[in-house]
Amino acid sequence: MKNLLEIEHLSTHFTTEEGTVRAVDNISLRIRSGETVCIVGESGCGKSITALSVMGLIEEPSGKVVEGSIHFGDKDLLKLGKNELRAIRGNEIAMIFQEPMSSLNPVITIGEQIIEPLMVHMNMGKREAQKQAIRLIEQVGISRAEQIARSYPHELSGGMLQRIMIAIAISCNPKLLIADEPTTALDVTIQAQILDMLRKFKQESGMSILLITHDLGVVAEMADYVIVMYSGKIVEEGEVVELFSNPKHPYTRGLLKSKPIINQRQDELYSIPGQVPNPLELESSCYFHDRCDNCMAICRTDEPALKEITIHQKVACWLYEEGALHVHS
Ligand SMILES: Nc1ncnc2c1ncn2[C@@H]1O[C@H](COP(=O)(O)OP(=O)(O)OP(=O)(O)O)[C@@H](O)[C@H]1O
Repeated sequence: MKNLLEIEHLSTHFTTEEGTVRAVDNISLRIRSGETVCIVGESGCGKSITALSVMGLIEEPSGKVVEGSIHFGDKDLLKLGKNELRAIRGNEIAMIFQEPMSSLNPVITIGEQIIEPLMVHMNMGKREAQKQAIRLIEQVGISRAEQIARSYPHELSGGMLQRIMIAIAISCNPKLLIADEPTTALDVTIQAQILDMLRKFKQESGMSILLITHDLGVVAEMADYVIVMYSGKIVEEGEVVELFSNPKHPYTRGLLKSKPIINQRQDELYSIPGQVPNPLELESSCYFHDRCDNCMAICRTDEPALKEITIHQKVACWLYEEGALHVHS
C-alpha cells in the first residue's frame, strides 16, 4: 500500500507572553491509502495541533509550523499557497470536529450548507447539487431528508449534526478524512452508530482516516495503526493488535489500565497519577518521568529517541535502551 500522507519531523510552536509552547515537537507519521491511523493521548498532548497543521489551519502569527514537511500525494502541503491549500481542503482532505455547531453556519439551512461545497468542488449545478444533498442526508442514516435539508442547525440534535458534518465531509469523495474527537460529545449508542458509519464509508470509498481521540475504546474499534502522543511527542506507535496486546511505554500501559473493560465490574477506574507537564517548562528529559513507576536517573536528564523495537512497534523509552538499565535510581 502506498503512503497517502507523510509527515516528516513536524514541529508546530506557539509564541506566548510566557514563552514558547512546543505543541508538536518533531513528529513523523505515515498514513497509507485505505488505512485508519489513530492519534491518542491525554488533553493537551498535541493531537489537534497535528491535525490543524495538516489542514494549514494554524493561526499565525502566534502559531507556526517551524519545521518539517507534510506530503500529501506528491505535494508538500507546507509549500502550497493559500488558494491551492483551500482547493485541497474540503475536497481531497476533509475534516470533522468534535463540535459540529462550530463548523456549521447557524443562519443557513442544512441543505444549502451541503450544496455549496458540491457546487464549488464538484462543479455541480444547483439542481444536481440539491438532489445529491438529499441523497447524502439519506446516506448518513437520516430519514425525512427533504425536511432536514430545510432545517437550521439549531433544530437538530448533536448526533444528527455530526451525521450532517459527515455528509459534508464525504460529499466530495475525500482521499483523507481527519476526524478530531468526532464522537466525544455524543452518547454511547450514537457514538457507536457514527463510528460504524465512518467504517462503512471507508470500506466503500477506500479513503484513509486520521482519527484523533483520547478514548482507547474508539481506537480499538477503528484503528489499523496507533500513535500515542505525550507532551507534543510520539512516545509509542504500532499496529493496533500489537500495541494493545503488548504495550511497551509506561504511558501507554497507564492509558490502557485506565480504559474501562466491558462486562467487567471495576470499583474504581485507574487513572495515571500526576499531570502532564507545563508545556513552557520542558527541559531535556523524558517528559513522562515524574509520573512513571519505572523512572531511572537517565529519564530525568536525557530524552529517549523513538526507536523501532519490532517491525510493528516503535517506542521512546529508556527501558528499552541497552545500558540505560544500569543507571536505576
Ligand atoms: N493558540 C494557542 N496558543 C498557545 N498554546 C496553544 C494554542 N493552541 C494550542 N496550544 C497548546 O498546544 C498544546 C497542544 O494542544 P492540542 O490542542 O493539540 O492538544 P490536544 O491533544 O488536541 O488536546 P485536547 O484533547 O484537549 O484537544 C497544548 O499545550 C495547548 O495548550
